[in-house]
Amino acid sequence: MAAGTALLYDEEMTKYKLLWVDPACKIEVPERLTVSHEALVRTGLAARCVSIAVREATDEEILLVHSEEYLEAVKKTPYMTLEDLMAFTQQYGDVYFHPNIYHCAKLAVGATLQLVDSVMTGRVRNGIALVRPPGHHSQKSAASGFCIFNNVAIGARYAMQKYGAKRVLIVDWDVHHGQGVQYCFEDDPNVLYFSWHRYEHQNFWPNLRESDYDSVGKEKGAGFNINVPWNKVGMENSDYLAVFFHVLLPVAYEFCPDLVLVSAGFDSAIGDPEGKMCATPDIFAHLTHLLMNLAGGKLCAVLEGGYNLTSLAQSVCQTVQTLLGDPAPLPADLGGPCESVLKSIHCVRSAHKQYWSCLKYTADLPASELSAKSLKVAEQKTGNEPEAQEQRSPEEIVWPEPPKRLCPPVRTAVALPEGVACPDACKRCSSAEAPSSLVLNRIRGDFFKESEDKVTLTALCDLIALLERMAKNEVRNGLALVQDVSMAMVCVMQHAPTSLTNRVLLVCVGDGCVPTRITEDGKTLLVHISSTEAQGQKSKHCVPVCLRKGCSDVAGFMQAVLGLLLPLGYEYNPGLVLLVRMPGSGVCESVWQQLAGLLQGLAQGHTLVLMQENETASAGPTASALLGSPAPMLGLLGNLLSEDLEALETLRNTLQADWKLLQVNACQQN
Ligand SMILES: O=C(NO)c1ccc(Cn2ccc3ccc(C(=O)NO)cc32)cc1
Ligand SMILES: [Zn+2]
Repeated sequence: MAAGTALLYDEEMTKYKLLWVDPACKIEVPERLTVSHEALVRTGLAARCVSIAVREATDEEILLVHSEEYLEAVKKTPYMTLEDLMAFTQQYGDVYFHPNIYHCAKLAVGATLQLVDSVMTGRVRNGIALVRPPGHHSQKSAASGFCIFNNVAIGARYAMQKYGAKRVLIVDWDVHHGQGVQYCFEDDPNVLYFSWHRYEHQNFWPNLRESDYDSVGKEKGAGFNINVPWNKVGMENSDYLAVFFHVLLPVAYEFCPDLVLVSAGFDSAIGDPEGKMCATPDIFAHLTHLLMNLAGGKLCAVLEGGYNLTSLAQSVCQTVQTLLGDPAPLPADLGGPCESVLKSIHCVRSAHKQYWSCLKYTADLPASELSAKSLKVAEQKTGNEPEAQEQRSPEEIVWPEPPKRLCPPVRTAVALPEGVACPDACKRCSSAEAPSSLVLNRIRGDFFKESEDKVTLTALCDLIALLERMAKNEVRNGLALVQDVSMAMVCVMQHAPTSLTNRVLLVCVGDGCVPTRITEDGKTLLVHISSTEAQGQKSKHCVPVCLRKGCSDVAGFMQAVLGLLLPLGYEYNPGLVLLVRMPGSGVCESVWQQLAGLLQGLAQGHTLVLMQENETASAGPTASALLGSPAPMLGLLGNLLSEDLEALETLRNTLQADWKLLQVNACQQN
């Protein structure tokens, strides 16, 4: 299994800059690269990465995307005078040239391809290339938006040609639309291009009609181009997560890519003069984490934009720290997506419902949206724009430093019955000292008849010991194989408040009765995925998810996880995630590993898994997920059962009053 995170950087790419006056261009400065790299060095993150050398791209590689005429023209720029360079620039606009920019552009492509090589060959698991000039705006025969060669588009073609990658997902979280990437792959069903971008009803650069949500791709590529327009500025963490949960992730899992390329622009972070958004740098830790179980973990991030040197450096560090496997920060106080984003989400899901089975049951657009489309009615400012943002200059905007993300010394501790081997790299946890009489009485009080069952008692004490070590952050996560999962579950629920947290996300997978009394105190959010209709009353903190074909239905299970469980979990923001595999759940191993992987984005990675002791076959795969190994690819998901999809949609509608991150549609226009 590949491990390690590649870091590609070469100081040579800082050696070009704007040589004349052009207010729109002056933000793209060499310091963007130096502050990013220096932050990685200062925080010690660079030393934890595998440094891969940068190289120049060859002509052949550049010609995977660009025309010979364009390449030949750019080749002449090193020899141009300042006047020639300015004239040459004029023919493209929104970009600037420099005698050394051709060299740097070849290095940016070369760095991208070196990154693709190191990931595709398994030399590393994932990685990031800190490059300039960026690439996602450049086209076959044109430079645009500071971009000369399209680094990520060439990387995608290169991966398919050299490594036979069948399906490549490109996630463009830069705040600008990568029109160059869209044009390159719009008729190609093997490359799924996803971009969100500041749009403001075509009033923001590059002011293209084809950047809107109804550009879904052409001919065979229809459905494989996803545009999410931000029609307002000031978007926050909740808006970004809502788009991941309700647009990108369901489709990305259905697409099942062999490789994920990220056009990692950080001008979508707070403080950026271009984006004017409010999402904080730690959100990139979560966006990265949510993509890391796709493609068996093969993820290549390539720098695009990002012009606030403070938020850029912080966002780069948040991204790299997650690529390295460190626990994600708590997704602090998420609200719900704003009305404008809900409209965009609804429009995108509606535009793509015919192409993706996970979107089949998207409610139709309200008539008002359709008419507005034709009338191009710009949304009236509702007056609830964050005043602070608008008034202050980008440099004046402040935000809290991202929280430290400490790595507990032990990643995965296990509590096992006698005789069960401890999975590799895990640490066996048993209650060394005899449990305190208080604890014993507590446990006896709840479970024991008079007869003292030594084995069960010991097992529960081991479990409590594990919890307490998680509470001290000595251990990140844990796995316990127990005789009776229900008893163990109640034991943990009882003990968690005292030791770890008073907010537990309890995820039960498989049929079986869950003692609902534990969800009455509001300190627990229960999500129970099973094949049986909910008997108990569903409530804000007790969410039964019924899959008619049961937990063995990979497609249905994943959609329930992505579109319901994760949004709930992120909004609830627990201090512990308790993942329980009920006996006979029927859940398939790789889906179980996906779930165990994705849930680690919550509670700073404090995930405790409970399984029946006879499921020793699953102990290894579960442990590997808890140790941070990417879950195996699920393969092409089968079709979703329409009744399950409808039930999921209905459940979201019912719960969205309490859980804002479940909203997928703008409130119906009257
Ligand atoms: O970071 C980015 N992409 O990821 C990105 C891309 C493009 C721009 C805008 N831009 C860059 C040079 C330039 C010149 C003129 C205009 C103009 O507005 N002309 O009308 C705009 C311009 C900013 C950032
Ligand atoms: Zn950008």
